[in-house]
Order: sequence, then C-alpha cells, then structure tokens
Amino acid sequence: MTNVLKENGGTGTPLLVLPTGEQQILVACRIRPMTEDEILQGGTIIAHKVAEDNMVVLLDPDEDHDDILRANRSRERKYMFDVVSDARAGQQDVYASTAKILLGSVLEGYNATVFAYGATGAGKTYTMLGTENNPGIMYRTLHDLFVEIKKFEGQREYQVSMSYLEIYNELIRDLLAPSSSFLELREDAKGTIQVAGLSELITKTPEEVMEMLHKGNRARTQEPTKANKTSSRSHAVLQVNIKQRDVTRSHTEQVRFAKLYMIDLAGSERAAQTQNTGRRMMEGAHINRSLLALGNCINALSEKGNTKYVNYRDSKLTRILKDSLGGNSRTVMIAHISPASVHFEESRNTLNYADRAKYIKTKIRRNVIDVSYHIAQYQQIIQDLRSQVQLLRDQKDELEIRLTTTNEARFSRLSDSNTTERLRVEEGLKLKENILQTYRKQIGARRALLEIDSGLMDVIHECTRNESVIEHHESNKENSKKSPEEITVDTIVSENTAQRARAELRVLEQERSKLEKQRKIQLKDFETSKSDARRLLEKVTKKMNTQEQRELLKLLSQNFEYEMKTIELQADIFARDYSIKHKDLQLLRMSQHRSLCDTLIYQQRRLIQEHQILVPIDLEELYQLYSRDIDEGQLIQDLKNHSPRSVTGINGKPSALPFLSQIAEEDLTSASTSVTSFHLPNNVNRRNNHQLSTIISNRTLSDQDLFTHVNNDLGQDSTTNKPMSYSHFNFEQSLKPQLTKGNSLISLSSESVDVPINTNDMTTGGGGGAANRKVHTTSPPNDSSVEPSTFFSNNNVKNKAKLRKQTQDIAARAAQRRANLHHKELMEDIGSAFSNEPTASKENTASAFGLEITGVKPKKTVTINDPVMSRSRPNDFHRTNSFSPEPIFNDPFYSTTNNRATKNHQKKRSISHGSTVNNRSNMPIANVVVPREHF
Ligand SMILES: Nc1ncnc2c1ncn2[C@@H]1O[C@H](COP(=O)(O)OP(=O)(O)OP(=O)(O)O)[C@@H](O)[C@H]1O
Repeated sequence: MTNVLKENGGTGTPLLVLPTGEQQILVACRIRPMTEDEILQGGTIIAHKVAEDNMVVLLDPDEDHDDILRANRSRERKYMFDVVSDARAGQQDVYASTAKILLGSVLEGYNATVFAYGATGAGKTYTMLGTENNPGIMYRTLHDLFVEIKKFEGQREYQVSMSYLEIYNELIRDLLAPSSSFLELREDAKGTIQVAGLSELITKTPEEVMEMLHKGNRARTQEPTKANKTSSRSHAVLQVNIKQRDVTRSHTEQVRFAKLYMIDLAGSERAAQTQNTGRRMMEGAHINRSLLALGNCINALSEKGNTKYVNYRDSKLTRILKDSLGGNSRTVMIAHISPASVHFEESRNTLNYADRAKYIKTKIRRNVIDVSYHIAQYQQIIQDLRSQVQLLRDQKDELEIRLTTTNEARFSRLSDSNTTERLRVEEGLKLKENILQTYRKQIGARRALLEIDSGLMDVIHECTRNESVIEHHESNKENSKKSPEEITVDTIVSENTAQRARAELRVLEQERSKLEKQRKIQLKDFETSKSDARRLLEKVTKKMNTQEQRELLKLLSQNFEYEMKTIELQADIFARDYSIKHKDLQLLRMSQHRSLCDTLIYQQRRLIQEHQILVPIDLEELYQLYSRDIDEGQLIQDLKNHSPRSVTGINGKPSALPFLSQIAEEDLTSASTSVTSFHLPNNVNRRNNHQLSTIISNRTLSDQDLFTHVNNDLGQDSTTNKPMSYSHFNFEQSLKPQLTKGNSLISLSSESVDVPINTNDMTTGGGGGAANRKVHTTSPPNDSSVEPSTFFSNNNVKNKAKLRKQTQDIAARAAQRRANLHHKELMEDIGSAFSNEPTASKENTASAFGLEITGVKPKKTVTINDPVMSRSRPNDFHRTNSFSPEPIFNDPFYSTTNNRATKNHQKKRSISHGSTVNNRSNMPIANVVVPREHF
C-alpha cells in the first residue's frame, strides 16, 4: 500500500499550517467519471469543470436549445468552489488539494474534519476509502500523518489513536467492535460531544490503520440499491486523535491534542430513483432525515452574520458534526456529483448545498495545554536532564574511542603519498577539539552569568527590603511626632534599625553596581562564545564527511544542549524564587501602607468625635463599611491567603521560604501594625502600657481573630516561660516571637484580646433562653474545673482542642443569633410596609421583591466585652455627637451590625451596662466599651 502511494506522488509537498481564527469551510467538488450503468442508460455528461477555473457548470439535460421562447431562461448553473476536480483527477490529486492541506495544522494541535457529501452513487466512499490499489483520503491522510510523525522522532512523542463508527438508522455502532451494543452520544460540561463507550485503538503504522479501516468497513452496513451496487447505508465517521509532547522534559511543557474526523456520509436518495421498498426505504428515510438536518444546519450557519439558531440536535450526525461545522475545526467538505444527465436533480441539489456551505465559518483555536511544573518538580527534571547528559557523555566517549581507533588505523594505512587525506583527518580532529572547547566556554560563560544574576537578585531584594524598613520608619516618625519626653526605648530601637538599614543599603548599592558591570561583561562573553560556537559548527559540519564523524558531532551538540537546558532551568528556579521573595516584600509594604491608612482614619475619627463634628451620612457609612472589613477579618484573611507563607510545598506542607525567616523582627512588627494602629494610634499606645492593654482589651474580636488565636498555638508566654494567662495575652509579649518564627501573618491582625468564654453559655449549647445567649461575657469563666492557665499550655492538646471547640460554639451561636436578628428586622421592615398582611404573605412579598428572607447571611463577628471594664465602670459612658449616641462604644468602627440595621435603629438604642440593646430583639448587639479618659 505504501508503494501505491509512492507511485501516486507520495507525500512530496510540504505541509501547511493554516492561521488561527475564524475561517471559512473549504468546499471542494469532485465530478466522478461516468459509470457503465449511466452510459447504458443513455446518460450524457452535463457537469463540467471549466478549464483552470474552480468552476462547475451544470447543464440542464431537459433544456431545448431550439425553444426560442425559453432561450433567455437557461437552466444552466455555474458554481464556484475552492477546488474542483473532474474525472481526470486521481485519488492523490483530490487528497493533495483537500485533506492534505489540513495535516500540518493537525500536527500543530488543530482539529480538522473532512467530509464527503453527495447523492447516492456519486463517489463519496470511493473518495474517502478508495480501493485496495487506489486508496482514498482516509488512508492517505493517515499514511502521511505517520510519515510526518517519523520526521520528529527523538524530538516529539506522539500518540495516535483511532475510532470508527457508523450512524445507521439513527443508531450508533462501533465499527471496530461491531458486536457491541449501540452507543449513545453524551455532551460534556464544555459542550463537546462524546460517544460513550466507543473503542479507541492506538495505532503505530499506516498498515495497522488500513487493517482497522478494512475491518471497520467490513462491518459497515452496505447494500446494493438500484442506484449503487455498493451503497453505504450509513454515515461512517473515522476519528483520529493525535496527542503530542516534546520528548525533552522542560519546566514548561506543551501538550497538544488534535482530533481529525474523516466522514463518509450516506448518500441522499430519491425513492423514485433508488426504487427502494421496505427496509431500504426506511434506511433511505433516515439517511435523508439526517442529511436534511445537516442541510438545515448548513443553511443556518451560512446565514450572513450567523445570527440564526443552529439546531444540531435534530440528528446524531449533526450533533457529531457540531464542532466541525460551527466550532473549533478546520473543515473541508467534498461535494460529489455524477456527471450524468440522469442525475441532474441530485447533482443540482448537492451543488446548491455545497454552494451554501462556502459561507460557513468555524472558529479555530489550537488545543494546547501548557503544563507548568511546580518548583518541586524542577529538581526531578534537572535530575532527568543530568542523567541524559551523562548518557550522552558516555556515548560520546565511546564514539571518540571508536573514532580514534579508526583514525589510527587509517593513519597507519595512509601512505606518505596520501598526505592530503592525512591532513584532512588531522584537521577534522582539530576542529572537533575546537568545537568542544567553544562549547565548554559557552557553558562556562552561561554558568558565570547565572551566578551573577543570582547574586544580583539577592542584592536587589536586600535593597528593597532595606528601603522598605527605612520607608516605614520614616512614615511612622512622620505619623507620630513625639515630644522629647515621649521618646521611648521603642523609638530608639526603631531609629537604630533604620540607621542600620541605611548603612546596609549603601553597601548593597555599591555591590549592585559592581555586579551590574560584571554582568554586562559576562553577557558579552556569553554572546561571543555563542557566535563562535555557531560559526565553528557550520565549519565542522562541512568538513565532517563520514557517518561516524557526523554522529559524534550530533552527540556533542546534543550533550551541549542538555547542559545548557539544565542551566536555563536553574536560572528559571532562581527567577521564580526571586519573584516570590519580591511579592513577599510587596505584601509587607502594602501592609505597612495599610497600617498608615488605618492610623490616619482612626485619628480623623477621633477628631470628629472629640470636636463633635457632624459628618455627612455617606462618610459615616463608609466608616461603617471600613469597620466591618476590619472586624470581619476579611482583609486579614486575604492577606493571609496571599501571603507567601500560605504557599504550600511538597505534600501540602508549607514550603520553606528562607526569605521570610530573614525578615527582621522590626519589619514584622511594622507589618503587624496594619490593624493594630487603627486601634492603637501611636500617640495613644505610647502613653503607658497599662492604658495600652486596657484599650486593646476592649476592641471587638471577630470570629476570625478568635479562631486565629486559638489555632495559632500560642503556647507559653515567652517572656515568663509560663503558660499564657487566660484573660489576657499581650501581642508584644506573646505574638511577636511566634510571628518571627514564621507563623502566619494572620496573627498580626490582633493584639491583646480577651477571649470571651462564658462556660455557662457553652455548656448550655445555645439551647437556653435570652440570658444564656448573651454575647458578652461579664465575668471570668466560672467553670472552676478548667484551670485558665492550662488553656494555652503548649502541651495540653486536649484543652486546646476543647477551647477551639468552645470558641467555635460561641461563634456559631453568635452567627445564628445575628441571622435571627436580621431575619426579624427584615420581617419588621417589610411589616411596616405591608402591615396588614399576614407573615407568610410578607415572606411571599419579600421574595417577589427579590428578597430572600431565609437566606440572610449571618455576620461573622463576635463582640467581646472586657469583663473587668464592664463591671468596674458601668456608668462611664458619654455621648460624643449625634451620629454616635454612645461613645466609641457605639462607634461604627467597632459596631458590627449591618448598615441598614445600624441606620434604622441607632436612635432606638439604649445603654445598659456595657451592652447596647436592640429595641426590637432585646438582644445585646455589638459594642465596645472605652472609658472616656483614654482619649
Ligand atoms: N472517481 C472515481 N473514479 C472511478 N470510479 C468511481 C469514482 N467515484 C466513484 N466511482 C465508482 O462509482 C461507484 C459508486 O461510488 P461510491 O460507492 O463511492 O458512491 P457513494 O457516493 O459512496 O454511494 P452511497 O452513498 O450509495 O454509498 C463505485 O462503483 C465506484 O467505484
């Protein structure tokens, strides 16, 4: 069979790769020769290819040229197509002008379809399948596909598999497993049609393909009809899947997939012409129905602008052809007609359809998946490359030994008279040595460049880090201008750090410019060695004329390429590492900036309150929004999620990022102030430590904070080496050392907090009345069996788990309460608008207004009250302004009710021993107690 192809012109012409994007279907027309039957029937040739033009002229056999009346109403039809072939065109010609055009694209990862269309007996099967001695498109395409694949041997890995099915009477049969039951079509999530259970066989040679095709065709439903002795009564679909990837593993790898459909449709038929009855007629009806569906799709798709709905669902054929007609596929339609006058109507219909199909456009894109390897996998790839390098080295050494022996033998054989040959061999060896040296030089230059780059990256990173430290110090200084008596140890430490950073920066800048100069020189060296190697290679290639020499050269080059690839991979790892570090710093800087903004907002807010300035309602709402973000911990959560610390390494464990451990403690502290400065402006928190902790103790603690603190394994107080006190732990003393050891940034969000554990509340499991459901804890835990000090003990895992569980319970109950409250409020709001309606009807009305009452999302904040403060200063509240009827206590910064609720109910709140009671629900809502004198 392969010989047949060679005789027919083989695979000569190079393959095209067509561009991506919207493309029209390529429509070809094949006019077959007259058959004996047609000649016997007295048929005349009415279909002609016009010279070189891609035009078909179809003459009307009934036209009477002597009819003067109809002289101007000729039924002669002219059609233009992309390709037209007539009786003179051989199988190879038809293949070369149609399917072969697609092959290059298929190998590049584009889907393609070739389908043969036409009336029964028009020559579709001949074109697609052909005969044993003159195979058709299916075989030729696959043959060339394998030839092309062979060309890439050693560079790309291919897997070719095929499946072959027929649609007979709207039933799908697997032609490669004909005894299996009928198959069903399925549509996957992406809308791609799949045939469930279809066998897919991997093929390695064209011979295997041909064997499978024959096997499939033998199983195909074929019956003689009046119109065609070997009429195919089904649509046959050959699907070839091509998957390819590069042999050489790299850090990024492209895997390409392509689907190639080759379809031999059953022929449309007219009952009168085929004279079919019974089963044949039924078959014909099915064939026609599916072809009609195809025709409808073609009509809809060829509409200008293609706005019409395309109904692919009418037949299995159109469902399978969905992508080929309107989706991601380069498609070629080969319309077949008989030239005989007896088939004028069929030919005309076919040509009309083909003419419409010219306007169909498909959207082509390449099916490529970029497989990007995780850094952890790089090591493996490098290892693989190293072993490949070693293997090649061994091969090279072996070849060198063989070559030397051969050369020595040749030298001894060479007589003095044959000096020219001797010189030639000597020169060859010299060239080889030269090329080796150049390669070594190039590798050396690349390695040196990599080292400089890596050093430079480190220096740049260190510069940025120091700049960040200085910047933060400056902004802090600016932010909290202190009187001389306010200068504390912290201030001095910070100043020293900044000075150190400045000194470091100066040295680093010098180092950086030195490295940059070195890099320039090295880069030049590398470029020179590259061009030297290229020149030499060209020279040596010309000189080496024995097979052995060429093989050696090839091995040398491959060896060199692998070495270079290994270095490039290392460079890539460095670059990625640096990029992670850089992002880390960016995060830190953003965090610092946020800290500054928080402080600003806080101070502004304080000014407003102290001077009782009226603020516009929208500003007030913005404050509330801001406060909610802070309290819900959403921003902190985001920070945590994007923190490089959240990058997981092998086995899901956090990856070791040494950079983080290098961050100076002061940097972390500054990052940590992102939230704390909002609660603790510098001029407040420097006054005295007592005040500091008191203020902190009264902040709102969100669920997020709560979980974070519990989960963060706070352990022992590092200064006293004692377990953490239950009622209070201080950020400065407790969290910072943990953080600097590499704990999550989330911990930075909180300082000193009170953990609100009311064991009564917990043990009742939320099942009690309003008293048990109180959010605030006004007394220390009264469960004496639980030693507070053991709660945070590092070793007491049980207690920690218990505490975690209790905390979660509190949060869950608080969330539930809020949900109830929201629900209630919503119902009351709706109630005021529709006060006469019963509750059920209100819910209906709400849903009619797009309000889903039951779906009210519970808020996530738990409000904590300082037990000590609440008891000792019950009446120490004051009003600041009309927007804040209570002091900070009701400050929207700390308040967690939603905007609407806050707005609606602010005026109705009353103060009751440190908790604000919502008039409607009688439930305490979020609040924080802050004694006046602290401001
Ligand atoms: N280009 C051609 N050269 C020579 N013979 C041809 C050519 N095209 C078709 N024939 C012959 O015409 C006859 C009908 O062709 P074929 O079976 O391929 O038609 P078909 O369109 O597939 O019909 P059906 O739809 O009924 O299956 C066959 O005997 C075939 O060998």
